[in-house]
Amino acid sequence: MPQRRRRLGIMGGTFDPIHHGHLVAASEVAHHFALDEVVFVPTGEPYQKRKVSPSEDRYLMTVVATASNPRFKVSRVDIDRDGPTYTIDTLRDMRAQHPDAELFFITGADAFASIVGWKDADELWQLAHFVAVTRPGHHLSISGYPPDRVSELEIPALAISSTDCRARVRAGYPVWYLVPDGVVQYISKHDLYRRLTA
Ligand SMILES: Nc1ncnc2c1ncn2[C@@H]1O[C@H](COP(=O)(O)OP(=O)(O)OP(=O)(O)O)[C@@H](O)[C@H]1O
Ligand SMILES: O=C(O)c1ccc[n+]([C@@H]2O[C@H](COP(=O)([O-])O)[C@@H](O)[C@H]2O)c1
Repeated sequence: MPQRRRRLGIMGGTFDPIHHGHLVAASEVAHHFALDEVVFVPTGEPYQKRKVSPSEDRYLMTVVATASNPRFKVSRVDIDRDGPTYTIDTLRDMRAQHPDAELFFITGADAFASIVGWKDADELWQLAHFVAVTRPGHHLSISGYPPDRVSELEIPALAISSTDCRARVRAGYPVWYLVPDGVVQYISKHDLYRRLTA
């Protein structure tokens, strides 16, 4: 009997900080698509975003947030590559590391809406199946994309964003239960977001 190919999810993000919206998205896609593992890939230089926190802080928060789930892993491929982070490179690196796996790239509705502007957008579909998940405040449409390579998935609505988490910390409001407990403590211990402007 032919062996089932390993199914690997890839959750790319700036994770500044990682929050429960990211974790629920990964968990829901893992369940729906019977993924064996989800690899969280913090961006190195997210060239379309404003100044972000040091990549080591974002990487370590992602490790802390995912540590309790045996099917969640974290990869350094994007933060260890010099220059702007492009998903085409992420997917090529992941393909090289997992030559036999089926790859599923997970995005929220807002990220998916901007995908036509990503580097080498036309080639992305050859490297992975894309799963776009719903996100409060963002319209999701996958029409016009290759139907066998792109899926949409409705997930529980969590109106949480990293921008809002940073703003709350700066203003002295709690982020308990918006981000995992260990991430609350990491933010406090490393004094993140108190002086950022966005
Ligand atoms: N609450 C959420 N529900 C569903 N998807 C989400 C949610 N938050 C983020 N995502 C998705 O997770 C991925 C990584 O997001 P990112 O790290 O940029 O977080 P963010 O909250 O959008 O950050 P920021 O507010 O700084 O832009 C993107 O594909 C994004 O669409
Ligand atoms: O490839 C690109 O050109 C590209 C442009 C913007 C974002 N992305 C990827 O989209 C994912 C979510 O990005 P962000 O900025 O919403 O955290 C992350 O994996 C990014 O590397 C990719």
